[in-house]
Amino acid sequence: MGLDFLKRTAAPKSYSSTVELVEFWRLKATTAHKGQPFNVLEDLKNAALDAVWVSIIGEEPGTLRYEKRKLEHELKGQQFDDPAPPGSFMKEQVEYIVDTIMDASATPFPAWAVKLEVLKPRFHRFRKVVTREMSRAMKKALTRYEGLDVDSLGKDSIDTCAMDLVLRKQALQAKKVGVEPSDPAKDVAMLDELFVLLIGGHDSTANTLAWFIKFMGAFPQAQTELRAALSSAFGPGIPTLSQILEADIPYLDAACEEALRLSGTSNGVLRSPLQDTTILGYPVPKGSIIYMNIHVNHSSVLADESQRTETGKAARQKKDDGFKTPAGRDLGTYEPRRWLVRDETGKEKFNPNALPQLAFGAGVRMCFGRRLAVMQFRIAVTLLILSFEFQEVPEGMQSMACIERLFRTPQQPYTKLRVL
Ligand code: HEM
Repeated sequence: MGLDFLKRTAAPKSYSSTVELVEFWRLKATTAHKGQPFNVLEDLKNAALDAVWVSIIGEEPGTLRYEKRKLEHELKGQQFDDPAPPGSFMKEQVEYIVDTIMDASATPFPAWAVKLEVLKPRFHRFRKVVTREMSRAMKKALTRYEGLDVDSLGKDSIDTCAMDLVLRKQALQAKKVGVEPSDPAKDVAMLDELFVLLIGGHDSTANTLAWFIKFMGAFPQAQTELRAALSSAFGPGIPTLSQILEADIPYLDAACEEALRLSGTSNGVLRSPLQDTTILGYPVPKGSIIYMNIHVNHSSVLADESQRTETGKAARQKKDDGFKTPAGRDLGTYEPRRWLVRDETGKEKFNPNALPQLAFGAGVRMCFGRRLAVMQFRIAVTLLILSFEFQEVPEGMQSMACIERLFRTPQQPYTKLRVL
């Protein structure tokens, strides 16, 4: 997904879903949870689902709006019987598949555990629901292209979401050769790809934001500095989307980078060599599964440099060893300043190479949604910090322990808000 495409399609949707989150939390912080800490994870998951679903599929699931209306009714003592929002089925299916992956990987034979699971009625129900909903959305998108000629279909400016990117090209190809476009609902690979995007882009963003909010409560000095940097760049009031995307605010870049580093939302990646190989002098047979820890929250283990390959040595020389610099100090604490340096004029600037950053993995399998995630994160951090002060929570809620699932989830995702 190119940056221009994301700015045009996904960014406005991320902005409006964060504005809805801010409005919902304003209501919570001034009524039901006034002066009281509350669990942020479910709301962040709803906001992330709203944003990613509309960015990928092009439809608004409305889960956060539904929760806000529910609370408004409760506060007025009114009965709430709105129908469940269109995206609610998705949450249930995502949770099922994430639990299945986790349960299978905790067994001694994960591949067999998965083979067994797909025979179960629950898996069939999952497939049926996902196929039905994705096909419906695809068919709806295709009807938009029906009356368009080849010229119009060739313009990517008509794409409104990631799914359009693919479907429009299929419709264009079919129009060029004068046949009906193939039924996308029968394309199992594409349905699966879309579903993977929804899983990958939902819990990951929500958990990273939950960690960020915890860091804000635990490291108030960084929170104050971040708000000061944002206020001085944007002035009073809430900035527009284009202001957020265009502004050059080194401390904001650093604050986002630091949250991605310390949260370690995805704390490992897997690789399997296609042939026998050697890594740092250790033989690794073809087909072995290698788990790499990508959570940079402590100094790296020293390796025997003489064992590096020539390409490994060359790659290493391109970057400073940040662990030996001030950037590498106290890696268990949230300190955005480790990502800042001064240029020759004394101006502060963001240094993305201060430390290795592997939050999105690396290489050809690097996170497909990285650009979207970074953009969403920047929007959310800006709007949240300018709207609320995240106060320290009581002692029993401060733990930085996590639950290891597909993503690292904070065990105590609590905050106490003061509306600004
Ligand atoms: C803060 C948010 C996110 C984090 C920390 C994150 C992290 C990761 C990591 C570590 C990987 C594995 C990379 C590797 O093996 O080298 C990955 C893969 C992936 N991510 Fe993300 N991700 C995030 C958001 C997203 C979003 C928003 C989307 C989609 C909209 C997404 C879609 C994917 C997909 C499809 C893959 C599999 C790529 C492949 O195997 O080729 N992610 N992500």
